[in-house]
Amino acid sequence: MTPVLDIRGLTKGFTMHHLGQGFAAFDDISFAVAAGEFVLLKGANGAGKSTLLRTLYRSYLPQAGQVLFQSDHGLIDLARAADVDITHLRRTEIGFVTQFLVARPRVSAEALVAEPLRVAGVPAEEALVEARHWLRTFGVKENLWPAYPTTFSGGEQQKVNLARALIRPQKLLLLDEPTASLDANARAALVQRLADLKAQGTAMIGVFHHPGDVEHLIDRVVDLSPNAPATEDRHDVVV
Ligand SMILES: Nc1ncnc2c1ncn2[C@@H]1O[C@H](COP(=O)(O)OP(=O)(O)OP(=O)(O)O)[C@@H](O)[C@H]1O
Repeated sequence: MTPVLDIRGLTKGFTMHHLGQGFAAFDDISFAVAAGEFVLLKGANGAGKSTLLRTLYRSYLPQAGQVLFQSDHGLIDLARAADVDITHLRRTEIGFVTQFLVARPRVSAEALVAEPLRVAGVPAEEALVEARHWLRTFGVKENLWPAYPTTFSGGEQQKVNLARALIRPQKLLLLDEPTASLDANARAALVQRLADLKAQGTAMIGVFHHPGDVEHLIDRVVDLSPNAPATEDRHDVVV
């Protein structure tokens, strides 16, 4: 089967200009992810997990390698694609879930959550009904739905963030510690949503501080620790 994402020889380093030196965040990473597959990234603090996710999302440009994404418009190398194509893919096919909400002034929680559906052409009222469903599912109190999330607590903001990021199924989902600081109910709702998306064919690559939360979803583990084997089958590993 053609993978959704085929990562080949990916290398990313940073230059510390004030120290006049550079270092590799990760070096020569290769692995592929198929539709409906869940890949866990592991490695010690600083191993390069977040940097790899950000490079796949093209927030960072790699120094070498390819990130071949099977988009609806054909195969595209995310490491080299034009910014305009990346912007389009982020709206339509590639999602990124972090623990941080990018709240916007004077935009309500429900409008923020409904936005990805609106952009996809769903009528306003329908998108709002769906947004409220996900806000309820992740445990955001109803009186907060029309309010501005800039003043919400950290956990409340994160729930709005999850509702927005997961309201619309994507072909590829990148997850950077999405369970951090969630209460038990929201964590359970998130894991259930991820399981449903996986069953619908979403390919996922994620970093989880407590991988036990998603243990039953993991198909493969990619270990970014120096000298680790490239990938490990799920049945071989303890996470
Ligand atoms: N923008 C940046 N500029 C310079 N160095 C950076 C930058 N971002 C990350 N690094 C460095 O790259 C290395 C990898 O960082 P990264 O955040 O990817 O690690 P991680 O595996 O996600 O760690 P953690 O488990 O602590 O979240 C670290 O040594 C970090 O200091």
